[in-house]
Amino acid sequence: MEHNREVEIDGNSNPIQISRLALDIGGSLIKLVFFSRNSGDDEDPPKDLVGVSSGVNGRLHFAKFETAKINDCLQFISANKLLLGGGFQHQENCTNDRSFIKATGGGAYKFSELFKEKLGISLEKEDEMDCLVTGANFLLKAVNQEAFTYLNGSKEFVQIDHNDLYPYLLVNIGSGVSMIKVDGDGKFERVSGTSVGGGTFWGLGKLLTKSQSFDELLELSHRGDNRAIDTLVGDIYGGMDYLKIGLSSTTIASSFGKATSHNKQLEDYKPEDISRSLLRMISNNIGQISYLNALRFGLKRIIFGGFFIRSHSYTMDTIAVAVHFWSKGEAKAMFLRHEGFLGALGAFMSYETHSLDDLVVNQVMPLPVNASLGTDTNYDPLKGDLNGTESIQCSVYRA
Ligand SMILES: Nc1ncnc2c1ncn2[C@@H]1O[C@H](COP(=O)(O)OP(=O)(O)OP(=O)(O)O)[C@@H](O)[C@H]1O
Ligand SMILES: CC(C)(CO)[C@@H](O)C(=O)NCCC(=O)O
Repeated sequence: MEHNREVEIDGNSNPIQISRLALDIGGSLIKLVFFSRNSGDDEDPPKDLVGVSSGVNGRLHFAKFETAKINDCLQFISANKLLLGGGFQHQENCTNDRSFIKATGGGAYKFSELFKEKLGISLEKEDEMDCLVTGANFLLKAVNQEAFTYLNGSKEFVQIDHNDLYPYLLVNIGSGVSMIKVDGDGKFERVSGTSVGGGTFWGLGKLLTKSQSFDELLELSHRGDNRAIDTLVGDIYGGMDYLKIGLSSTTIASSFGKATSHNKQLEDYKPEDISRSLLRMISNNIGQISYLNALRFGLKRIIFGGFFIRSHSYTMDTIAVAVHFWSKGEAKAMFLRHEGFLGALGAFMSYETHSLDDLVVNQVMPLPVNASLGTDTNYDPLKGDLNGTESIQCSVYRA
């Protein structure tokens, strides 16, 4: 199992101090965020940070598991002693077990008893939408090189002006899709949603292509050609554009339209073409609904999160093109490096409002990983698919 390893920091096997673990237990995936403290290098806070005294340096770690394999997740938590540690204490040997951990997502309700039974821990439930917004705001404000645009195959990081962040539309593409108008910290409204989301792509794709994993299905789409199965405007117009209404001959007129052909069966289509067509159909649809909701509220920025995206270039390109096309260039699609961890980060941050309100997370910088969770040490944020095996350096300050 990919993530089922013991945590090592900086490539050595010294035990690490884990403080704070938070979970987002979704319909498809469980996301974990936890903080490990670097040994012995507390530091003074920066001068411009008022009202805080000492700081704790450490790393935020990210991991994910399929919800269907929740036992792997429970095993990971116990093997890595993630329930030890009681906040950001300064004592060297902090061994007081937590009696609860913060959790969000539907699974925080569904699996509450399982966590109690297997790990002896209660899940303190945090609202999913609240957590998504808190997580997104945190990433946008605190993490360098977090948000980027994607057009014509090239990524461009966006410098976020803290005074000009709101309002924006947050579109979280998980199993289903939530669209949230964000007006500030804790100020938001879920304005729409659609059940045609990541679960639809994976579910239909599995049935139609016999793929055994989401990654396999995504990989298939790289090699596919959707024109084999989609009906294009040109197929209907004898190779011509229909420019009067702004449609070129290569625009998809009807997703999966060619599959209506009487003399073809499922076996006559290549799995890679089906996967590509499906990915395009779902990404396009989400892009279009997002744009319509942005239009409803006059929002110019649409920020996409959720594990459906997986930093996959074709997915991002399709969504960005859809937003650009429908808004005639007025609205911009943005993506996040930690796309899949918004809810888990929000749950993680929610500790502050209860037991740890004297703590401020600050100075978060993306750094290449040092062997944490067996990750790639050559991580390149420009290319990266942050796949739940990364960590970022951060400091936490005590008031
Ligand atoms: N390894 C994977 N296994 C299954 N699905 C994956 C995987 N990687 C990416 N996905 C995609 O990510 C989606 C789940 O995304 P995410 O984890 O953000 O949502 P969730 O929290 O599980 O769902 P919801 O919020 O609707 O309960 C899946 O539906 C699938 O499209
Ligand atoms: C039900 C949730 C919020 C669970 O995460 C998500 O899957 C979702 O937003 N689904 C879309 C439901 C709808 O608005 O039609």
